Amino acid sequence: MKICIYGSGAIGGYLGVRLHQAGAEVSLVARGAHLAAMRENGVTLLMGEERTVVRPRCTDNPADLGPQDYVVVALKAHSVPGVVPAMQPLLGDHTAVVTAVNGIPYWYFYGTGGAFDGRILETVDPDGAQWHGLGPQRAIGCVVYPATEVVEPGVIQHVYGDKFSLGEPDGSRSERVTALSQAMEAGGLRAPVLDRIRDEIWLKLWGNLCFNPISALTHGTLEVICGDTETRAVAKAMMLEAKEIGDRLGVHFRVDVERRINGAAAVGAHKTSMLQDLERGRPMEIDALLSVVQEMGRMVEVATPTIDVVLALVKQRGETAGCYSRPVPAAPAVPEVVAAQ
Ligand SMILES: NC(=O)C1=CN([C@@H]2O[C@H](COP(=O)(O)OP(=O)(O)OC[C@H]3O[C@@H](n4cnc5c(N)ncnc54)[C@H](OP(=O)(O)O)[C@@H]3O)[C@@H](O)[C@H]2O)C=CC1
Ligand SMILES: CC(C)(CO)C(=O)C(=O)O
Repeated sequence: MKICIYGSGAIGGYLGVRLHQAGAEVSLVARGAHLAAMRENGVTLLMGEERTVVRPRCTDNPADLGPQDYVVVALKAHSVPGVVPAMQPLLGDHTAVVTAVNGIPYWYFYGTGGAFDGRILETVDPDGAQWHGLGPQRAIGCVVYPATEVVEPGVIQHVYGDKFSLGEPDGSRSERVTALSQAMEAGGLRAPVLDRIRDEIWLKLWGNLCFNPISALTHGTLEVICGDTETRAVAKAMMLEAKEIGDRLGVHFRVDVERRINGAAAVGAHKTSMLQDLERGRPMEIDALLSVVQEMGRMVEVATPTIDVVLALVKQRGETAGCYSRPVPAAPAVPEVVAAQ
């Protein structure tokens, strides 16, 4: 089984180590000092007292690797559209693309039926670069639950969790999703195949869409945000707006909002990834976690007043810190009447 992990940082590196240990032919696409260290010293995974070093193929040139059975995209959401051209040599006739990225994926409305079937989400997939360049038919959904970190180039620290939920957009138990799940389980991960992967995407997103921007604005940990009645109320208001949108799109939320907030509180004094990105001066995943919910709200005509306010504030926070830039809208065509004047 040939698997390329595109974006082998914290999550991709962890997954790559486990799949390599399971005997898959794993290639890691990475860059910079992290790539150099992995090439020189192998990929190190620190997990409790355990230190594992493996030596999969590592490159910054996907063209060296050729067509794969699976390409696991483990980049930050905003990095994906830009690498679609470079991914082309990895894509054969039967290559599956596994989206191990937080937020709503580009393929969300593939095969959903109804009014939005085939809809491209501009906030996550501007101009449909992923829809057209990767193809929604290749997609396997993946919800990432573990927390991991690149603590130094080439070294990944596991923090908690081992579950990567998988699912075909049409809910089928295809050969490709079953085989991937088995390979991941052979590597010691939990990889359940779900028949309603979109429900699970929303459940994860439900937390990310409120805790991440609130933390970036307040610098509060999950414990602080959930424990303070006022920020907890803001989070709850955002979640209820999102739930109304999800409900209209046929999503089933298997826990209620209070239980979801209590689950996040139990994680404790943890800084969300968006706060970590802000503190480190790295691009923030705002569009795939928030702008897309606003976009979907407009599609189903659900007002999102709290999400709108928090989104406006966190975009500006990101911009002033140099960690976010608004997608540039395509230039409007010049109306003929103006052009003629
Ligand atoms: N880390 C975590 O605990 C969790 C992460 N997630 C989600 O998983 C996804 C991946 O996150 P995470 O692993 O933390 O992110 P990382 O930034 O650690 O990993 C992405 C890697 O891809 C590299 N990269 C970016 N662009 C390119 C490129 N053009 N060519 C080659 N390599 C490239 C990055 O390099 P560089 O650093 O130079 O940009 C980085 O090493 C995100 O959507 C995140 O929200 C979900 C749950 C938990
Ligand atoms: C910690 C948690 C669960 C917050 O929503 C997360 O997924 C993140 O930091 O991105």
